[in-house]
Amino acid sequence: MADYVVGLTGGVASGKSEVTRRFEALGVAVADADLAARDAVAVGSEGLAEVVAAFGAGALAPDGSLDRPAMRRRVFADDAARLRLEAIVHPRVRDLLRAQCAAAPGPYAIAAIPLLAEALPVQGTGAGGRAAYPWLRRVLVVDVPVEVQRERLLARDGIDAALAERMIAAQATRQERLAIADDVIVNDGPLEALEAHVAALDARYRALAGAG
Ligand SMILES: Nc1ncnc2c1ncn2[C@@H]1O[C@H](COP(=O)(O)OP(=O)(O)OP(=O)(O)O)[C@@H](O)[C@H]1O
Repeated sequence: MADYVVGLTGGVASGKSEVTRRFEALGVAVADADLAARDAVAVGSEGLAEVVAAFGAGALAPDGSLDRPAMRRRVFADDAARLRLEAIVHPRVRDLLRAQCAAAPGPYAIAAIPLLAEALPVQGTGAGGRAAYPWLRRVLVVDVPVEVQRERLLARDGIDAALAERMIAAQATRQERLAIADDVIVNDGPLEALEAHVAALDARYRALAGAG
């Protein structure tokens, strides 16, 4: 049971997947917020029932699953609707991540949370961002200069420069992310450099988890 959990975050195309793959190769369990966000509103879930209660049956595709394109259009230009949807999904994502990490074998686990620096205020507490995850013992940020992010995004996704720019601008800034970091992987070098960096962090996390 891993109750020592490291939160991992980083901007779009910063290299989070490359980093988590290398932790997994060392036997570390990684819980993924993007996958948890799907599970949170899976067919038959309480989360999906709440979305339907809030947004009506128009939130569903003909097969009964969440109609993601329709919901995206719905919340795109409507902040109140977006906040309503996030207030349903985000707490469930946090609970799922916590449960998956707690159930993971090994001395520690990683929760990969792309929007950790952007997370919503927690209703009624005034807490948001990193504070929405008080059970994270450390935060690891994958950090790259914006130019590198842009290049990798264009190369990987074949999108145009304007869209890449909008995706980067929609996220927290590099400084906002670094402000919540306990540990940083600067991923502007070759991929081979990642392995040693991840191995060193893994040794540190095992030691910290072992020390309680
Ligand atoms: N150090 C590196 N050198 C060269 N290419 C890299 C490096 N790190 C990551 N990449 C490449 O950049 C792209 C983005 O990396 P990756 O998919 O790991 O980012 P991510 O942060 O998980 O992305 P997203 O935010 O979209 O989930 C991938 O094609 C990956 O192989």
